[in-house]
Amino acid sequence: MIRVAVLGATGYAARELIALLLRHPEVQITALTTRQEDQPHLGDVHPTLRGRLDMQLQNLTTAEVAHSADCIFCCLPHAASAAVVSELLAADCRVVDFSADYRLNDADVYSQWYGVTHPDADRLGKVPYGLPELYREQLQGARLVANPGCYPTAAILALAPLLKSGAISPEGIVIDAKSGVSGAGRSAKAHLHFPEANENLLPYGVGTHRHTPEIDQVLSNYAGVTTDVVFTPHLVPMDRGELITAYANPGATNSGNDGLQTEELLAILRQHYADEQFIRVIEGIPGTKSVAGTNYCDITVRRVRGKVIVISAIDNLIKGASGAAVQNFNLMYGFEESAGL
Ligand SMILES: NC(=O)C1=CN([C@@H]2O[C@H](COP(=O)(O)OP(=O)(O)OC[C@H]3O[C@@H](n4cnc5c(N)ncnc54)[C@H](OP(=O)(O)O)[C@@H]3O)[C@@H](O)[C@H]2O)C=CC1
Ligand SMILES: CC(=O)N[C@@H](CCC(=O)OP(=O)(O)O)C(=O)O
Repeated sequence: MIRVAVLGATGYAARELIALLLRHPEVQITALTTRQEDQPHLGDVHPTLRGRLDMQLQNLTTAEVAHSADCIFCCLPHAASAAVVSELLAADCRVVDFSADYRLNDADVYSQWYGVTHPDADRLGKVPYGLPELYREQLQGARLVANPGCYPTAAILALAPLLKSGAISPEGIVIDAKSGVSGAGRSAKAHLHFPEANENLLPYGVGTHRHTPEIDQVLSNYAGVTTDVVFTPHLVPMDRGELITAYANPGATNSGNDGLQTEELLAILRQHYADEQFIRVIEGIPGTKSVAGTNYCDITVRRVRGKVIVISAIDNLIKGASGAAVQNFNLMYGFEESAGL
């Protein structure tokens, strides 16, 4: 049994994570943390978990967390996470970090997009990026994993195989993305209030969203090219779910009107993901309901006039966060990759 602690246990990602961990055969949850002093009961914080684990959340020091657990799932916001993670690693814990703090390789790029100086910059570039479908070997046995952002997960899984095969060009990729409101976390913000978010479809972070460099970094490194994606997220009045529609120009192996057509593009995706149990390459159109509450990513592709259109859907809280974290945890410890999922 691996003793596991969840930091930031009052949040949405933690709620989904705890639900998954409770059915993991190799996990014992030993600590749940909050900054609150009054030690709320898990069932009161997350009513969906009532009766499933009799445990209170506690305001613990990093040393207390390290003492109570072997592996820590750090569900804290970016910038708050890295300082804690570096102490946990020094105390010989393993960590799955949900935040963006270890995803980017370059401290200057981090400062530019996150507006703060990285507190553990020396570690950047040495932490495996938690997309098993692309980086499984690096994740096996890892002591720290940078769990990906939700939008990057959907975008990269859709685009990476087509980019690597040359079916799409690295130049001119446009990613239109949509997310349910839980993607923004549980803390109150004006644009997330019911009268603001309900019945509203709201683009945000246009040209400035911090997932842009994350998507570029991973796509470029994986495919051995340089991308410069245009990424526009939208807030959709749904609880959960995420869908991306990406538009790309045909690549070197796909030029002219007699270039690769839909069936051939689908075949590239099918071949790439043939052994992946959580990726479903489908002929139909992905939708958020088809993946809700699951660790699946559904993907399709079409050749439309001069463009290639790739569509993917995930549950932002599962494949976009907690499900990916459990998948990574399984690789870190050599468990069945689908355990708990
Ligand atoms: N929601 C999603 O779809 C996704 C989220 N993520 C990432 O997962 C992590 C958790 O996200 P999510 O659950 O949505 O966020 P929430 O805001 O719902 O939860 C985060 C929790 O962290 C605690 N917290 C907040 N600020 C601080 C701080 N400065 N220092 C210490 N603790 C703090 C809070 O708990 P308390 O007040 O009780 O201390 C809060 O409940 C984030 O890094 C997020 O970016 C990644 C992919 C998708
Ligand atoms: C709807 C919404 O607000 N979504 C979040 C992304 C959630 C996520 O993936 O967050 P991290 O990269 O910070 O881990 C956002 O756009 O900021």
